[in-house]
Amino acid sequence: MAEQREIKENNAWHKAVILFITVLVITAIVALVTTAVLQNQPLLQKYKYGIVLDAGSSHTAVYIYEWPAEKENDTGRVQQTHACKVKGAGISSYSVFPGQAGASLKSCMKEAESLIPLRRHHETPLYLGATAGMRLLRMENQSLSDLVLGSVEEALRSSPFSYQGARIITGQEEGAFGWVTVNYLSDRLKQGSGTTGALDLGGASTQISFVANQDGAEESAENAVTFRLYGNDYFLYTHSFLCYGKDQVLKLALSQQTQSGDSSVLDPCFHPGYSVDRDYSSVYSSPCVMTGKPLVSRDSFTHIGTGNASQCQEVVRRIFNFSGCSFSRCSFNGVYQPPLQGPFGAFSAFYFVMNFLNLTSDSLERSREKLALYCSTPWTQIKQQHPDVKEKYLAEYCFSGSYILSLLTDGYNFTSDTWTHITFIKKISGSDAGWTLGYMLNLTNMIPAEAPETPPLPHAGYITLLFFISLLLFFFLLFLSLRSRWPRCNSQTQII
Ligand SMILES: O=c1[nH]cnc2c1ncn2[C@@H]1O[C@H](COP(=O)(O)OP(=O)(O)O)[C@@H](O)[C@H]1O
Ligand SMILES: [Ca+2]
Repeated sequence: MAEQREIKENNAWHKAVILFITVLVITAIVALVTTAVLQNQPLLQKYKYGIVLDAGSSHTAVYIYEWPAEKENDTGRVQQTHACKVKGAGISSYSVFPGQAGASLKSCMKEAESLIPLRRHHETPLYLGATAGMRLLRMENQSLSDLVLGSVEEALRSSPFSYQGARIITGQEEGAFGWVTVNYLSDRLKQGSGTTGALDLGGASTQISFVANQDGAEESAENAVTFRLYGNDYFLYTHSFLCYGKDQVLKLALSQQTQSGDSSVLDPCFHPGYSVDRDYSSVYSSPCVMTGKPLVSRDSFTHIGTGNASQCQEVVRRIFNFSGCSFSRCSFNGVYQPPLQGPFGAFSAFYFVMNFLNLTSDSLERSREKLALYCSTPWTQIKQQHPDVKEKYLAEYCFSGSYILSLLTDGYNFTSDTWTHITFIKKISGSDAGWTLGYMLNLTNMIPAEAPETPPLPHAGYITLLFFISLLLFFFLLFLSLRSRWPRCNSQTQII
């Protein structure tokens, strides 16, 4: 009897110990998991926001970016969550009624207010950068350009966000920040691996930027930009060609073709059957067009398409000046350009046009053939095939495609071999390729000069480790509870 009581007491004691250890271990697991999860990733993800307005020559777009709070310095974490296209033309077109430029931004700014949580409004930086359209307006009339900027500034100041300024960015900034965006989004900066060059085609200017040999900086300092990002030095070649955006280039081409003063112009860069009356002022009012309107009493000419790709190539080539290079090598118009290096991402109108023409993955030769066929297609047929495409865009794709091929080959010196190094892109990991993201990252100091300290394990690593530790503890407990039964069975057998 005494023996049985002793066994019972032993069992009770055993159970109490097991229960105590179980509670202890479960509490430890819960505490461990909670701490790890909370430290590595807040359970309730808190985001911060930034807004950049891209006031381009053809239109303005409002980009909203977000990133997890307290993780600003981690590459590849800032991403675009929304883009709002402002209705109407670019802000430079408001030079007649400058006061209305600011009002045009209102609906997109209201959209931003509804998308960004209220408590973040006051701390959300808001920038506006204007590009080539405003550069041209400033060249024509500085006071009008100031009035337009003043109007957008007033509208943005009245928003609940943290307004950081509206300015005309330089062509160099536009090129360099486009390069930062592309390389940031493709995670190339933090990896310190090879970088991608950036090709941006707008309506009024075009930019080329790529990492080049440092010697180039001595040849042409105005084309050199240096960055120290995540502990790596980058020597960037960048150039922005004002007036070489596709809309201004069309004006240049038309000015050359209308010089004779004939009432109609036969244009090989437009489809056969295309015929439109155009005012001379639509061509000659731009500061990019240096020649004056032909001396005729008429105000307009008839623009007639003939759809001939090889003749179109000649028309387009005449826009470039290939003589007078005072450097070791030039692209065109006497602008220094070092040898092309590495892969390139071509975005904005490069993408819109090449994507429409279905030329994003063809060889240079095949692209020329396909474009020639497209240009020779009658205008009525083109309109029938694309009833939903804006007629202005549709009419100009043959011209724009021819210009792009000429700019990349005759202008920048891409060859049949290096053509394959170009990727036509719109977005990278959900964010638009363009200068805006790089601009914001730079102004908010979100890319540190030195590489940030990396934790010994990534978040996923901690979770995996915890999972295995928990699994181990679970089996340990299971083993203990099973073991607690074995001796009881044994002792009972012994008694019997
Ligand atoms: O869907 C499209 N198809 C063809 N061209 C487009 C499309 N969307 C925008 N574009 C063109 O892309 C260009 C964008 O230029 P942007 O307004 O950024 O000028 P900028 O960079 O020279 O200041 C304009 O020529 C515009 O017409
Ligand atoms: Ca642009």
